Amino acid sequence: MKRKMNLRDVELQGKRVFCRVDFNVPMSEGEISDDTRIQAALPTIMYLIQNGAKVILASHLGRPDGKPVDELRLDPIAQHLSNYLEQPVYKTDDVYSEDVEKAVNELEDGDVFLLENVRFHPGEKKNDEALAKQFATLADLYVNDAFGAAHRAHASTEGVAHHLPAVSGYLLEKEIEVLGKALENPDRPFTAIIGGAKVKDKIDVIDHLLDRVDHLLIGGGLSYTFIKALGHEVGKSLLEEDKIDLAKGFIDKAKENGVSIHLPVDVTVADDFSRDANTKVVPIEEIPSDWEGLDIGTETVEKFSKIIEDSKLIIWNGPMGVFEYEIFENGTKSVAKALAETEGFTVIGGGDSASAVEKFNYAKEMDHISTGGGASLEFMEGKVLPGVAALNELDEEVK
Ligand SMILES: Nc1ncnc2c1ncn2[C@@H]1O[C@H](COP(=O)(O)OP(=O)(O)O)[C@@H](O)[C@H]1O
Ligand SMILES: O=C(OP(=O)(O)O)[C@H](O)COP(=O)(O)O
Repeated sequence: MKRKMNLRDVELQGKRVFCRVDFNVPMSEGEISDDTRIQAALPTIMYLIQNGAKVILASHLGRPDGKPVDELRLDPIAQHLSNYLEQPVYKTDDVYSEDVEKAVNELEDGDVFLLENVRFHPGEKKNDEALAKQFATLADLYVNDAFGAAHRAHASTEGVAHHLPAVSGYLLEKEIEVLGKALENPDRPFTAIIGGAKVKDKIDVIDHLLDRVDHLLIGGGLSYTFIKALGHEVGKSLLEEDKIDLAKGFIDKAKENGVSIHLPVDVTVADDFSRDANTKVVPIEEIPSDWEGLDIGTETVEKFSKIIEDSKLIIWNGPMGVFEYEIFENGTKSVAKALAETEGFTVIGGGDSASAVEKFNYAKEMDHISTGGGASLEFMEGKVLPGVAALNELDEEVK
């Protein structure tokens, strides 16, 4: 089998390197609230600096929809990175422009430059060929270390790789190695826990997981579409009306495949989406029409924890509730605790799940914390990630 080329396969001294990283970090009032993804990119960035490359970093932050949004500028990230690297991180306010070209041409070996949020440019998400070529003119080599965005075929994650020699960074390489090993021949029982709020992104993934896992635990905002599919009312909870039939189909498919789908049996509902809302735990059959479900309930926690304890391989993507607010953190915190205590191999995927594990001080107990939520799920489905597929292969056969 051929392998993807990595940083160690290429000459870096004096080269201009366009390095795509995933600095899509959680922000709160202009401050970085969790810098895991920045720290995870440091080995590659430092290796590039130490080997005399001129480093041009590119990342997205949030979903700005092809135009500049001041709150999503990367200036706080440049500052934060600069503190880690103990050297300046130069930055302009453009994704690509003559000024960017000029600034890049003035870089010395070992300098670091950060482009503006690439999603400010309408061509980024469209994987626009012209933008990909413009990115390529800035550099001699492309390094992809943005595992969290490797499932996106965008100009900076995929398109540019067709116009430059393209290799993986350390983070991308490590993620693929660890996740690949876990899935090649999964230890059983194999359990997947899915939650969070990106219902549209995650609901399709369930289909594929149903072909692989023994247990599927569903919590968080995602679960209400399933609860509705069972015929219960969900009040003001997050709901994807047009996915209800799909959810019904999944419940049937699970039965056919012998997979146990476990939905919440009770949920914490609130009369308001706020830190000081009134809350109560109710069975899923009794969600009041003007309340919304914002965490799994205590009985569900017990049920989920037992399954986690008995599993040999567990993957977790998406919090069980709005864990950012103390009154809705119990489900996520308890699932994190169960994962920390199980003897099974634990893989955490996703920005928010990873930051929850960090917040509740269980990070050290996990076997692998992936920096990609959607990316790790798609990888685990067996899908080819466009950001990985576009990288060059080494011309030698490896065992
Ligand atoms: N019941 C719920 N209703 C609304 N939002 C929820 C609910 N449960 C979890 N969330 C929110 O989901 C967000 C994380 O979702 P998502 O981005 O899909 O996860 P990840 O980043 O781990 O992939 C968190 O900010 C959390 O507050
Ligand atoms: O945060 C990310 O995805 P994740 O929440 O699935 O981990 C990545 O940076 C990709 O972002 P996107 O889902 O806006 O393309």
